[in-house]
Amino acid sequence: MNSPAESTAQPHNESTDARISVRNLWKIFGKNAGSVIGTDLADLDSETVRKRTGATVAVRDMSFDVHPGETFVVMGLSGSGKSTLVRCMTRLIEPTSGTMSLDGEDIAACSPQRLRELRRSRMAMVFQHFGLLPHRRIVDNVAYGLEVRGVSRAQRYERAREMIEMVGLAGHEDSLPGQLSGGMQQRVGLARALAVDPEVLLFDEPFSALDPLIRRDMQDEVLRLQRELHKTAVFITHDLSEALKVGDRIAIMRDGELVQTGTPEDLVGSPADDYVRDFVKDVSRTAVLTARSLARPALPGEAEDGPAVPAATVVDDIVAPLADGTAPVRVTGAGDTVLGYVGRDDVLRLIAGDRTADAAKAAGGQSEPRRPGDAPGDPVGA
Ligand SMILES: Nc1ncnc2c1ncn2[C@@H]1O[C@H](COP(=O)(O)OP(=O)(O)OP(=O)(O)O)[C@@H](O)[C@H]1O
Repeated sequence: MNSPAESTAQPHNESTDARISVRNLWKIFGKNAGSVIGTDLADLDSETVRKRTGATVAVRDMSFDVHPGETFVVMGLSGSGKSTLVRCMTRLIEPTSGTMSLDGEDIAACSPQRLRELRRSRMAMVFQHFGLLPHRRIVDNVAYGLEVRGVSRAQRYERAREMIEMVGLAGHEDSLPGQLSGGMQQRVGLARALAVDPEVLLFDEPFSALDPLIRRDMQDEVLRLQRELHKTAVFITHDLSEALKVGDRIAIMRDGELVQTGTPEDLVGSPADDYVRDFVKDVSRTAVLTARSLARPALPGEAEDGPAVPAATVVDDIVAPLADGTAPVRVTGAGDTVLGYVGRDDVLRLIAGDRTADAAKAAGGQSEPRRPGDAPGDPVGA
């Protein structure tokens, strides 16, 4: 069994600043599920376990934290266990073993009644298939979660109308779901989830069924809402560009296991293994890597008065200031402290690295072995 590479170091004890903590979570489907954990079978790959026992290991010993206000993406190919994971987190599927807690409260140990309360008020899900009530108006659909919670009619309709406006559907309150497009129905799904003001939003491939342009709009909508509302979100997708766009951190799953957890920049700049490297190979690194990752000390005799750029600026966006002069840009952090410098050569070296990899790919070979300066954090020009 591989141990997950964690670009962001995470201890496996309960983290105090985590909104969600998952520890050693397993889900094994099938009659012989109980015969795997704690035995030698647990160390075998899922296919061998299935052949020997008939049981399917869908989630294997996963541990991670999600921090307040963070959008945590879980990404992997079909069948890697993403949906099972997110359903275990709300106990729509009972995990085989492990713990998951919400603000320190152990969800695995909750009574059925407490679980219902949590699902109604603290966690809301947005699914691929919108799950709207077809004969109820949009405003009724959005108010539904509040109705179940016993909120008064006037209050729940006021809140529902606010949420409908927030997701850009004002004027459609009295429509039926079937009268709206897929993208609009998914906006209703978002409004319905937000109406109960949950601490945690769980998105299970919410935009997979939408056309690419509508999908992009919806991703923008999630980003906008996250900027305004700062919800903690777990977002499942099998689409890397979606993961890179909406995720503060991304966990990559393979065969039920966590392979790497990190920021988009961690994954693109330092993939943990060939599986992750293969996922990110077509991503333009200059669109994801930031000035921070290229920053290095000033070189002897180098001008130190170039334009300042914030550390989070992507490399694509420092090309113009570099082109305007010869001095390297100054990479600044909190309080305008200078974290380091990035010059034209550093950017060219990054672009050249991408080109070399592309050429090797086109020739059907492997890319060049990694050299210092190819990866974020490596000293450049040293
Ligand atoms: N109810 C079930 N009974 C038996 N096996 C299941 C069940 N649900 C899922 N599995 C198996 O568990 C594994 C993980 O499935 P899961 O649906 O979680 O993957 P996924 O990454 O969400 O895939 P997709 O993107 O296709 O939805 C697969 O091998 C699947 O066949």
